[in-house]
Amino acid sequence: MYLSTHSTPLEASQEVADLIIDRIKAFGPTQKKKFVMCLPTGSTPLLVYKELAKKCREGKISFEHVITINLDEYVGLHPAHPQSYYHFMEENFDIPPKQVHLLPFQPIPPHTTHTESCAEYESLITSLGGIHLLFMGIGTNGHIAFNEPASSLASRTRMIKLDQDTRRANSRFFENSLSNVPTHALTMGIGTILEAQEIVLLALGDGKAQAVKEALQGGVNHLCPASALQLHENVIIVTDNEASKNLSVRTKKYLTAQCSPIYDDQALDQDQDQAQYQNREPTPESDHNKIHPGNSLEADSYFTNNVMRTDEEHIGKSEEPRFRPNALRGASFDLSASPLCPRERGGYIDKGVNELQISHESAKPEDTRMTLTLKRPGSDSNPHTDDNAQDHTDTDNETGTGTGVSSLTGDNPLVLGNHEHAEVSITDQGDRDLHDLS
Ligand SMILES: O=P(O)(O)OC[C@H]1O[C@](O)(CO)[C@@H](O)[C@@H]1O
Repeated sequence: MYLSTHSTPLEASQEVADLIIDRIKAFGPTQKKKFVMCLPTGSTPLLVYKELAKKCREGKISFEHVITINLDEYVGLHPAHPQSYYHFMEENFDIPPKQVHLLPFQPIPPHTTHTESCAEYESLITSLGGIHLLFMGIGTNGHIAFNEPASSLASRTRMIKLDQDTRRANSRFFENSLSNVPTHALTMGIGTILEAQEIVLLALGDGKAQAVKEALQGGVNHLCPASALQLHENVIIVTDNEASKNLSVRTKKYLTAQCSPIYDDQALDQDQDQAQYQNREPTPESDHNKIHPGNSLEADSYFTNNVMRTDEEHIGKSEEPRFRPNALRGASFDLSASPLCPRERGGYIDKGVNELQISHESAKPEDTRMTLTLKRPGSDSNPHTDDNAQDHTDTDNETGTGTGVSSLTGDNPLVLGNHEHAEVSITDQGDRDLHDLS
């Protein structure tokens, strides 16, 4: 499982859209070899679908040989109903109807029961050769598709009674009237979902923060169906900051640092960025598995004159003239050689360019205090220290025995916003620079 957090819903959605495009292109679908993609409805995927439509208009992607399968459908809601998922797909995903597959709102003859329709949906997935990429959202109660809490983690496509929480949450689509929300739905099962080759889950907004926490930080538990994703080996969770705000620094650290094969290319990109900045040859491609976030991207690379630079100029040129949100995330730095901080083993950059959260492991000398200072553009002579400086300091006591992970930024990460240039320095109480190894 890999976690990717972004400052805004738009950035998060763009990452998902880029990922979908990337996977379709890498697969190279043809008339004979279709790419099978599973899609969600609801409010979460809307920006992704807009972005995909835009890229399609620009000719950057084609869905000609893509087959879509939907995760779920309300029982009894006619396709012409504006809230039926059939209608939703027609409105939001521009692809010929013959390439789109949905669960039927009522059994289609010769079937007479929903159970038969669901069995046929399972057969359809099998006959298509399985799902290559499954994109989905998460319910406020942790549901995935319409697998409500207490669904079997091995469940298959079936009819389900909707949880009151879900019906209440979705009543916003039904003129805020709970009685208008269908009571039942057909949903792909959790077992079915877990058979997809790759899964990307998008969570946006603070309404999803608790569900995201339970799914990623708690154990696998049928009361949080999304936690079943921990059992899948190829999952990316993409969130905005609001949706990931309840995750501990430790959870974020491990989930963003994990060496995931699907991110090897990104790691390679990061190395190339870094190499450009360091004016050295990139690591040979054969070694790229060794370059993964949290392991070998050392922050020294980003420090010049004791200042960590986050502007594009210093990170390296990207194809598009914009920040690369992932450029710094996952980098680790080693302070072990510092005479001022001999027991400090290292730190970790937990966020992307627009938001930095730096955590460190192990104990530090008692007189050491680490401070994050944010300098804004044009303020070099008078650096802006964050008003809540106390929130951005860490004392030795905070780590207790020194085996845990703590964050320089406390619970509130330092938000750099959209500044074009930001600098972060780490100093001790006497303003000596902890990163000065000389
Ligand atoms: O994106 P929303 O509208 O918050 O809904 C959450 C989830 O619940 C569903 O509507 C139920 O399937 C999903 O489509 C969606 O991912």
